[in-house]
Amino acid sequence: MLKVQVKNLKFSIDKKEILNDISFDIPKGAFIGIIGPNGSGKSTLLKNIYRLYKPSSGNILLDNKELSKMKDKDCAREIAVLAQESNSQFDFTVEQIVKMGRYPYKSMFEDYSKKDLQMVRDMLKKVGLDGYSDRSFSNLSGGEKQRTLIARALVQDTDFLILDEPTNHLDIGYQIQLMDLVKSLNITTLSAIHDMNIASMYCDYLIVMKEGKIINFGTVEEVITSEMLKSVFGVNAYVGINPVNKKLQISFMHTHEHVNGIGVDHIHEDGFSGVHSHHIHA
Ligand SMILES: Nc1ncnc2c1ncn2[C@@H]1O[C@H](COP(=O)(O)OP(=O)(O)OP(=O)(O)O)[C@@H](O)[C@H]1O
Repeated sequence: MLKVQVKNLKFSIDKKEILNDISFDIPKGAFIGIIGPNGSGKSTLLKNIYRLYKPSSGNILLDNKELSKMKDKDCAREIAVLAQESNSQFDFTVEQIVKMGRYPYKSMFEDYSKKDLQMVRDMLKKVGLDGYSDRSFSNLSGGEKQRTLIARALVQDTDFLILDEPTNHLDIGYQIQLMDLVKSLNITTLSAIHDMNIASMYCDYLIVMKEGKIINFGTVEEVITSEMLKSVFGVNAYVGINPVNKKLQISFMHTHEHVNGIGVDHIHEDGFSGVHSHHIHA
């Protein structure tokens, strides 16, 4: 069953085309990652799906319903978002921010219930922010802010989650914790991801974007290859299999990687032949 269908989506700003004829489907419950270079259109695609931007043409369907026709509050019960940047002008406490995730379930003037507050507390504990309820959001570290915002998205209790580089600012421990937490929910998730190893660990399918277009869509194994990393990102990478979890494991190499050792007479994997020297560290 399909949760989301994006059909021939185009999006332009000031006559500049940013998304060019994007089409893909997301099966219910799938975790889909979007990878691609800076400026390739990942955030813009997500913003069109979570309705911050209005598509120039095309359709987006959620559970076979036209997304553009849904009421804001109905939409907020269906889609939770962790956006990339959040310039909050006002200062709120951590608890106030996370409570906002329960707003779509409140009628006008209705206060937060005991259940809402318990959900907020439980989620703060899950993201490692126990005891932070009364802290001011503006003084938090980058990682603490990110965890507050993911807690807000998760108490929204939706069937579809959109994440824009969710592991931004997080140390490796919290990156894994956050991704494990999201994965454990088993809800349909669409996430822009820069880290190839995180993408490999958590995604069922990957979308590769370049210059506003989808250039590949497939399983992690189909998509992440050293050829793709070279042609899309311009980097040399070794792609192997982690012997423990059998997931793809990616490690990057110096741009001018040696093929036959270093010395006067060496060549480079990418054909680089400029004058240069190497320092050998013992
Ligand atoms: N509001 C805007 N006005 C003008 N150009 C924009 C606007 N928003 C995005 N763009 C341009 O659209 C292109 C795609 O941007 P987008 O933020 O979607 O890329 P991205 O793939 O998410 O990049 P990154 O990896 O750097 O986050 C970029 O060239 C960007 O400069």
